[in-house]
Amino acid sequence: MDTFYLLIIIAGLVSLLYLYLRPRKNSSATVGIPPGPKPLPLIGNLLDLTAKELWVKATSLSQTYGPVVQLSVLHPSLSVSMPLIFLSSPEVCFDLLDKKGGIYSDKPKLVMAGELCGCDNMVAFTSYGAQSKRQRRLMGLAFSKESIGAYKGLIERETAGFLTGLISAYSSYSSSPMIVLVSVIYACPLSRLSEAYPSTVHDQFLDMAEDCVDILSNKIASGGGVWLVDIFPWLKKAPKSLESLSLLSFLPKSRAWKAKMIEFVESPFEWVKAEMKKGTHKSSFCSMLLDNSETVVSSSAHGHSKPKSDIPVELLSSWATSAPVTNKPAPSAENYAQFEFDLKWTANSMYAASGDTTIATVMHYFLAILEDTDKGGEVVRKARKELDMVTGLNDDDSPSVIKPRLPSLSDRFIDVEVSDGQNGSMKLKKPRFPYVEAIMSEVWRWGVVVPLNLPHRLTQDDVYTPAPSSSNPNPSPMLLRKGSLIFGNIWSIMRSNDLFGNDVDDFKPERYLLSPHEEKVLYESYNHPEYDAIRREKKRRDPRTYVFGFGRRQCPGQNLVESSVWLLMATLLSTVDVHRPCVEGKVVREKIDFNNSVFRTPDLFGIDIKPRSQKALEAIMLAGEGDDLES
Ligand code: HEM
Repeated sequence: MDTFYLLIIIAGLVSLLYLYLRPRKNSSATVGIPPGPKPLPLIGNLLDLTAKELWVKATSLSQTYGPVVQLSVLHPSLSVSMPLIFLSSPEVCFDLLDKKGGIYSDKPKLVMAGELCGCDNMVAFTSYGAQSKRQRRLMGLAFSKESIGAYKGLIERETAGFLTGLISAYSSYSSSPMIVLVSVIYACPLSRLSEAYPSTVHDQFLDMAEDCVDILSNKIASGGGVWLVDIFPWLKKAPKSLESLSLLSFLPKSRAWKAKMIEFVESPFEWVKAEMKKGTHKSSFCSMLLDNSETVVSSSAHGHSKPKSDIPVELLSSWATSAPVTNKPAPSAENYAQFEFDLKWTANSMYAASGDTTIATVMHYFLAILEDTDKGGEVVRKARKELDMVTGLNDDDSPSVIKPRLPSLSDRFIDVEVSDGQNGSMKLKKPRFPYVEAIMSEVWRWGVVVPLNLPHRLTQDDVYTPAPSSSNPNPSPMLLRKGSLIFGNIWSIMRSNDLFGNDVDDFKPERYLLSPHEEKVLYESYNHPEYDAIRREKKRRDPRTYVFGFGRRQCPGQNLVESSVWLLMATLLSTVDVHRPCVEGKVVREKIDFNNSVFRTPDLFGIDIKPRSQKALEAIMLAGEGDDLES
């Protein structure tokens, strides 16, 4: 072992010993810390922290210790220790992350991911404050329920393209569900629609994006994203001459990764600006906001305020300040630079945050359908019974009444008018395919894409007493320490017997189907005495209430995925059969592992996909326009 390495270890141990022997200040002597396994001297609960599927461990700890469990990185008596607090019931998640959002919405300050690798301006890493609010407002503009309709055509085109790629062997890049999202954000340098641009531009951005998402989720965030330098920040100042030591190998790595991340932020954004200058751009999240912000900025100088898109000027001007939209001054020319800065980081964050989540969701869908196929294909059969009525894609031997086509987003809901039993009424959207909706809900629940949420950081000491329960009728108050990382254990909520019954490990869409009575109450009379109770219970048992996180950091991409994932699932259910692969006549049944420590992404597995029928193949090809039927 070389001398520097040894010195660092000795210095570290001496300082730990000093800090260990020096008691930390406790702001409340009478209130205990949250329960959990006993921390060991110095290392605390490090041995309890598994890198793989920590959510399973956290769930089993909650069965022993209750819905608030604390593990400590290093012994809690050390001032450098870091408490990790796992919240495992809906009630405690809402009590803390939502109702006390003012102090539970910050993000951990990770030296490696943030300062050294240059990710500190990505939305998921930004401290809670003016910048995170501005960035989230930008996303709110683009992905509010009202704005999503604007992407309808794009989502439909790209979904058809995805299907064509999936059943053809020729195209690898067009067969990623992320393409839909990238199109929305940058208008296509990475997508099928970019065929109009030179392939070098396309290849360059695509390679860069894949490389950076891989660096972010599999390198920077591997092992939960906490590096030695996050615990001992002084390591970042080690002299360059010592970087060949393995202990300090993170330093050259971080420089290389930072350069790539910065390029990933800058170049697609600069590309959009250059296209706009030439007048050759297509509408996207970036171009739409750039276009309109200029109008807003110049309108404040020249006294006109006609926006170039349908987005109201008051909303566009709201990016500049973090107060509510009303009574807001239009952004001045001086803060235009800040606007661009926020916009390019927001665009990049959306791409970075959507990759793993969307791919994992689609993989969970395929895993569920494989299990269904093993059991005889009842789930797919029930879904097709609903969808075929609208798409005309029933099996080849039965003639269609309607011209066969893929499902579209406009098929999803029927407008109904609900009477209050007197003179009033209310317009509601009623799902046209309740079983397909139930499949989507079950994919969210069964798969649990982000099982421990993304960590929030508590910004001040907080005393909390959970509500009494049958297992703990007299809960004691507990002190949650400032600086603790708070994990909403979405996995444990999605496996709760209280919410979902005893068969929580099974994929069972039926658990969401409304009874005829509930359906009648919800869609025929909102004045019914049971209306509120039925709605509340439906929401309580809806996985969407939990899987997109909590409070002020809740996922801003939810409305977008709700549309894009629904269409993808409806289209896959309508058109393709999915089987386990067969090698030399034997069905391959793979053991599925989940090795990513942040996202519950299955390791790669094989599937055999083919069009359900000639009719389905033709509908896919027709929608994919121009794609070669032969391939
Ligand atoms: C496919 C399904 C997706 C799931 C299950 C999902 C889930 C989540 C969760 C659990 C969080 C953490 C929320 C919290 O801290 O309380 C989150 C944050 C975030 N998501 Fe998603 N997400 C998905 C897709 C997307 C998409 C498509 C986008 C962008 C277009 C997106 C953008 C973001 C961003 C920017 C954040 C950070 C928000 C912040 O820290 O303020 N997500 N997401």
